[in-house]
Amino acid sequence: MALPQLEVKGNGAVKDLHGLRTSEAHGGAGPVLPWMRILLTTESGKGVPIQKVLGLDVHLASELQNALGFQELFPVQAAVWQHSAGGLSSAHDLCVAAPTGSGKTLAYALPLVNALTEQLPGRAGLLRFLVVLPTRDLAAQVLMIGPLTLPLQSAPSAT
Ligand SMILES: Nc1ncnc2c1ncn2[C@@H]1O[C@H](COP(=O)(O)OP(=O)(O)OP(=O)(O)O)[C@@H](O)[C@H]1O
Repeated sequence: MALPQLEVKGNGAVKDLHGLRTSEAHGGAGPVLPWMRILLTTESGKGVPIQKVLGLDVHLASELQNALGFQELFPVQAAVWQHSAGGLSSAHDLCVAAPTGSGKTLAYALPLVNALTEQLPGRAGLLRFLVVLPTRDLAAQVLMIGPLTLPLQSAPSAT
């Protein structure tokens, strides 16, 4: 199964091609800030099996399956993965809206950790990122990605 294909059109419009329903960034209430210029709104669709996720670090794939027990990326996770090229693209920022419990935490955290894995191979102790959240509950959710960072933290230093 391939990653869900999304087509980005014009100024903030994102069109669904494979089961991810989307909307126009300028169609709702409120202003669209510059960093929100691409809006993904996912409501349904099929997941992508972990082993089919292109560009996913093998250690992260293993931790997702063995430590977290996840067998696939949820649709919103697959969409963000594709739009961020697994965290390696700096082409644009993303503004993602998806239902409660749809997996937004991993959607942004997995590309982030994957990118750091690529950028800092074997350099233990240098894994650093900052996640800013508005509530304590949301902050607690981010702790779920802890196992994903363990291989990086314990990796031997390149000297
Ligand atoms: N790929 C996955 N496979 C299986 N379970 C997953 C996957 N991704 C996330 N989950 C689980 O789904 C639940 C919801 O995930 P998460 O809290 O990230 O959703 P959310 O969209 O951020 O929710 P909220 O809107 O409440 O912040 C969590 O229990 C999480 O462990």
